[in-house]
Amino acid sequence: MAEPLMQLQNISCVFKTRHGEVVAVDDISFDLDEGRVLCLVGQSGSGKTTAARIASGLLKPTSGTVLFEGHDIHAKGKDLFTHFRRSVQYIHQDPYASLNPIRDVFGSLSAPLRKHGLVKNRQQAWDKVSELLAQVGLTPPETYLSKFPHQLSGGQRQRIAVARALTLGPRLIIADEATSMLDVSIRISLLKTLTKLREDLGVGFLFITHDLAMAKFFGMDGDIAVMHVGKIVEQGPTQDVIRDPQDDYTRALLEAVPEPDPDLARRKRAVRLAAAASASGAGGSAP
Ligand SMILES: Nc1ncnc2c1ncn2[C@@H]1O[C@H](COP(=O)(O)OP(=O)(O)OP(=O)(O)O)[C@@H](O)[C@H]1O
Repeated sequence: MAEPLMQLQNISCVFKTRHGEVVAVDDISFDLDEGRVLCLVGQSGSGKTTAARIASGLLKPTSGTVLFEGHDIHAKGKDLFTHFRRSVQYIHQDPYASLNPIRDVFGSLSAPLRKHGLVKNRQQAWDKVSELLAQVGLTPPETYLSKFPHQLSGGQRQRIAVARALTLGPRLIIADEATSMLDVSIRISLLKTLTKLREDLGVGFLFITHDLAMAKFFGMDGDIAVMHVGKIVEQGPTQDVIRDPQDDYTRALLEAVPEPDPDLARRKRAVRLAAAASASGAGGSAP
């Protein structure tokens, strides 16, 4: 079997604060295969961002190992880390975090291409940036090339951030609540674009979200890991975890997901009420 693209092995992260130690991540492990999606789901404060930052190499864990293509990313040797940095890209919740406000779109997207010698001249940069914009659904590209971040809508800005993440041909994108600041219809449209990038480019995703509905939408054919107070309480294929959750916390998260179909919502409610009634003995046979 092929080696996983990324492996987190027994990762813990403890922050020392004025009020004592905070265990943000507590002995978590997961594998992510080439071109696959793993959704890391949990409520605010469960440790998702800390885990994502560790997976991206932005933060060193207190203990445990991060392997990329089978190599420890923190082992000595600059070449490996440079390769890792190009191969793994991070998309933040707020696109302003990755876009320079005083650079236009062409400037923001061509800078990494030039820095890494992927284009030789302005024309090549122009063509490559136009191609990237088309890939993220910003067409015609000429409309966007000379725009500055503040001249774009939130959804367009996040698409530019995705295009920027694609500049170096990554194998894995870590999307940290990348769609949660957007309105629902814009969010769905961006998720469809990300799905297409997975299909067309074979890029894998570590998709961080507090919203299980988003994980269902984006990661239905992938895996899910549910985080609660720093630990992964349940993980497996998304379909299995959603159909038959084993952990109480996962069940609670699932129940909190709104059901868009009112008929189905009514039926689910009826099943829940019946289960609660039978658990409390109401309607059942007397002991
Ligand atoms: N640099 C830090 N110093 C101290 N504590 C931190 C630091 N970063 C995170 N924490 C704490 O670690 C815990 C996990 O935080 P983290 O941001 O990873 O969770 P999260 O699931 O991503 O939540 P959110 O979605 O709200 O960002 C929280 O209790 C948080 O306050």
